[in-house]
Amino acid sequence: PIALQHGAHRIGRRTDADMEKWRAYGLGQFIHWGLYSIPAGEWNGKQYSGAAEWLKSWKEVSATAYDSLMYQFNPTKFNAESWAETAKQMGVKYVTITTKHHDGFCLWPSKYTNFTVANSPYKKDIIGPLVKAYDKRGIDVILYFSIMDWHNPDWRYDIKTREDSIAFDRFKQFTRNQLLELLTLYPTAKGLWFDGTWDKSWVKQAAFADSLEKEMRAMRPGLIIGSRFRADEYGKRHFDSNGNMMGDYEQGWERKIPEKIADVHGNDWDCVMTVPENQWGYSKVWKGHIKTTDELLEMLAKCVSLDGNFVLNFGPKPDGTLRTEELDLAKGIGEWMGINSEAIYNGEYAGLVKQDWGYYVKKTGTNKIYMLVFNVPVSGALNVVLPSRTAISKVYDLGNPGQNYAPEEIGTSAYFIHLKQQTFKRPFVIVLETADNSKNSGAQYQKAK
Ligand SMILES: COc1ccc([C@@H]2N[C@@H](C)[C@@H](O)[C@H]2O)cc1
Repeated sequence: PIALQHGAHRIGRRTDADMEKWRAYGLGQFIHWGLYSIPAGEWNGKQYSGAAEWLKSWKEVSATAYDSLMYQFNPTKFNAESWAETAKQMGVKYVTITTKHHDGFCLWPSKYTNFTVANSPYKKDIIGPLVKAYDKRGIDVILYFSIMDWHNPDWRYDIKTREDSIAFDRFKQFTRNQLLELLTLYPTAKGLWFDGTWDKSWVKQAAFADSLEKEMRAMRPGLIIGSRFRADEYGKRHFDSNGNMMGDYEQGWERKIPEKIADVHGNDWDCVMTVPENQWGYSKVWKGHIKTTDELLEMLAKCVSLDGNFVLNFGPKPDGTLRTEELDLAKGIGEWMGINSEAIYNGEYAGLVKQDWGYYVKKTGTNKIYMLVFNVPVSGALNVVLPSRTAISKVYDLGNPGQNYAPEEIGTSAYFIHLKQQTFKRPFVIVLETADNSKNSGAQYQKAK
């Protein structure tokens, strides 16, 4: 391995209680809200082709005109309690909220810039009430922060001249000030979700970013910071020059999900996902495919079955209300979670051969394995292959505990679970309680005749 000063400072997963709690979340919510929510992807009557929260980067939009949106920010219907209640009903265990996106507008009254809610008609802090409302419901808060800041005149995409270097040094202090300010104002925040860290200017700041990360962790022991925050001294991001992940979990899964367990390299990770193809902030027009409740539930199941968390994005409207499509999804997911959340919370990779009917999730620290069924075979028989010398001691339908199954043994530690009915309206969960029968307690179920 290469000697690194600013690469990964830990090999393998964090094992402390804060991270174990993060690992167990299963389901999260992302909230993208800011000035971009007002134009919602439209400018001078024309639709921006990109993501609505990137509108300011459109050549048709002057920065001055965009920044004056601050004087229109007045979400009269904003109610942190109702957002948090929607999230509670949905069954999320953590929420990631944009404090400042790339446009530089701060949803908290930062004292390091005027470009904040304090100077909008709304005047009041948005982040504080949200943290309070979510904490009250036992939903942990992670603060999203974009390093790239299109409003700050000291931001640079790269550092080519002495002037760049002087300006960017000011920008680094501004960034440090804002991050320490957020950790001071919102001490219950469990982590920081960094974005806007790909440009050369920041990638060249390995030493600064490393010391800032250390300073934040010292200030807030247990703080959770992902792999996207900093680069190593050779400019490597997410994974350092020795291939070791930097930060506490992998942040590469944005709008994509790993296919197999080998893809996650034993790291913690979460997948952040949009409802439409690619819109994070509120957008008037949702192009392409809009994901359904069942699609999102299958993504959730797949993430948890591969040792990750699934974080669904909400883009609230400028008036502070949530859009109907998102409220409907929150309700649909919440109904399913109301019955099946036992298969999601504290779930981990079960280490079993993946079958076509769906996904296995193992309950951390137990011998309970959940079968999250999305595709019932025409045979009605769910194939289960366990490690040798593992017997099944009990099988039942999580949503209908009275419904037991007697698996048919069709081979060495291989079983068929014959479903009682052919059609299912919703994804469902079957619970397998396994026993290590290496003490040869004798197979519980008859061999196939
Ligand atoms: C260079 O491509 C992107 C794509 C999306 C992003 C941002 N990350 C997501 C979590 C959203 O905040 C999106 O604006 C940034 C850069």
